[in-house]
Amino acid sequence: MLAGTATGTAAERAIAGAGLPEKISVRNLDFFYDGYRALKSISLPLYDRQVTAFIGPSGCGKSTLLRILNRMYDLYPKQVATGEVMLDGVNILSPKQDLNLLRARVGMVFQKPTPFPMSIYDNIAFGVKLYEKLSRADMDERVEFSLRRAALWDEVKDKLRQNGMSLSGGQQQRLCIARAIAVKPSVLLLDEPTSALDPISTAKCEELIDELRSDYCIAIVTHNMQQAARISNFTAFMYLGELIEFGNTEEIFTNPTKEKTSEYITGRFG
Ligand SMILES: Nc1ncnc2c1ncn2[C@@H]1O[C@H](COP(=O)(O)OP(=O)(O)OP(=O)(O)O)[C@@H](O)[C@H]1O
Repeated sequence: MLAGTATGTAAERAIAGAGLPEKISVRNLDFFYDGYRALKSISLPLYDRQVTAFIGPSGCGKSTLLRILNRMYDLYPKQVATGEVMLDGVNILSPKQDLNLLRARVGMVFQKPTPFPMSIYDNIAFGVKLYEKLSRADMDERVEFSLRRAALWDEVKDKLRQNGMSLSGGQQQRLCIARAIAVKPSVLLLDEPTSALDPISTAKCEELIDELRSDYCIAIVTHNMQQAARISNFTAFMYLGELIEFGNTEEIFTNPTKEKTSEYITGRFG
């Protein structure tokens, strides 16, 4: 079953934000690349067990925002975030934040599938070993759990010792999702996860995201507006580093309140 049909239409899925638990609350967030202000006073919620899509033209700051949510930018000098990003009520921008712990709680999957050059089994076990000391049997169980959750188990259960790089692009991307899931995160960040995939792999990946929404807070950057409409409950439209409009996906796509959003979703620019 494809994402659009798995849980009904976006309208049926849509839930008014009020009352939903906020997993992440972004407040007055600014971001600077060596002095260049790439994000301007962004405030928005990411609700638990919902999919939020970030859309907007190239360079508007979607990936920058996503990468702040697990402090990926910390790897680079001269990149600075100000404001607050509250995860379960704690500001993850605080210098006291343990980054390894944060990245276990907030998993990330990139545009290009990035399996490690090791076996399918070890691709999953590698990350788990950084955080937990599991017995062989428990690790086997975790590997199976993660691969099942990523809808890949049936395709790889007989070749777990085969190199992860030998899988197809779509399978590699699901392996990366399994790898993220294996360390038991509560948030999944997906940066254009299907843009390098063929239509069938894309449909499988969308179906997977649809299934994962029941357990995780998911944020996805996508250039594909049909995809945003198909799989997200909430949509954030960004333009030139600003959040122009945030709301229920159905409303953003059928009845946006801002002229700029309307122009973008109807393809008048971008
Ligand atoms: N490493 C960097 N150094 C300096 N500026 C950067 C860097 N990465 C991104 N930027 C700038 O920050 C702004 C936002 O970029 P970002 O990659 O977040 O946009 P995006 O909306 O994800 O774009 P795309 O859809 O093309 O991936 C752009 O003006 C970009 O040029």
